[in-house]
Amino acid sequence: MGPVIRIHNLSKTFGKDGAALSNISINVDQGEMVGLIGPSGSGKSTLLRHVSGLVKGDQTGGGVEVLGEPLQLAGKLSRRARHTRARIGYIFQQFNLVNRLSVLDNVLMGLLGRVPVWRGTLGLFFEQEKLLAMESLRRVGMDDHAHKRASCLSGGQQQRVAIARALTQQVDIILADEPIASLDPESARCVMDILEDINQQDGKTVLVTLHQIDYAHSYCHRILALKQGRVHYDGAAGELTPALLNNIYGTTSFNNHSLPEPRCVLATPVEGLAMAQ
Ligand SMILES: Nc1ncnc2c1ncn2[C@@H]1O[C@H](COP(=O)(O)OP(=O)(O)OP(=O)(O)O)[C@@H](O)[C@H]1O
Repeated sequence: MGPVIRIHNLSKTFGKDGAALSNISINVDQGEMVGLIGPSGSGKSTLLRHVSGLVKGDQTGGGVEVLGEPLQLAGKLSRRARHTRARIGYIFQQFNLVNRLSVLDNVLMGLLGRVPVWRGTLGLFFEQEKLLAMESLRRVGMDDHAHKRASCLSGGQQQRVAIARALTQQVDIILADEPIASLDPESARCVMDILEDINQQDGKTVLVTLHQIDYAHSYCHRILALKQGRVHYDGAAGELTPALLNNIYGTTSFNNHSLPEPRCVLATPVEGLAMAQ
């Protein structure tokens, strides 16, 4: 199977602010867990939103294909974009749960793209669908909380429920935009463990933006670093040196003690493992 995400010559300019993304070309294969890093404003969230079809690129050309189907090209979404988007789960920094609904009802919302609109609107789900939602909650260790209101949960618990919603949606790809940015270290580790488990056990492709380099380094097989809207590094976590990081972040604070050992290594090296010129 070819890449499940194929981004080619993608650029994005917001108004007169200059390019947020400049001529990005990246392939991501099925089953990869890729960490997207880079300084604030380098374009990480913008890139993720293009892959999910939430934002359209410039009309000058370039586009995104997902799961072998065109998602967008030259600033236009494809006619089948809605269908493709149903196969992508999006995890937000702020969880995006409906606070007044129960945990289970939030997770069942992952099925909205798959059930008739009238059933989804009325919240009528079959027993089998509820079992699927409960199994997803069990997977993230939240089944005991199924009947609580979402607003009663801690941030880390809410993020686990958001992941259970994506599991119930039965997605092929998970895009996670700073999923641990507002969590304490223990909750952050738990959320990253769950994403890693889904990646390794289910073979789901995970593309995750992270500010915490140590988490990106230890959990992700491959690191993509953006700087000023361009790909600055694309390679194995183990090849990411303090010198590269200092260059990417424009700092001198990374040293040999900053990075933990990667928990996994790339099965096959990415072509052109080197910092872009
Ligand atoms: N909707 C928008 N309208 C105008 N400019 C935008 C919009 N979204 C993003 N930008 C700009 O695009 C650039 C990239 O922003 P983006 O949020 O993708 O960066 P980021 O790397 O995710 O940053 P952070 O790590 O702080 O979240 C920034 O200069 C930002 O101001």
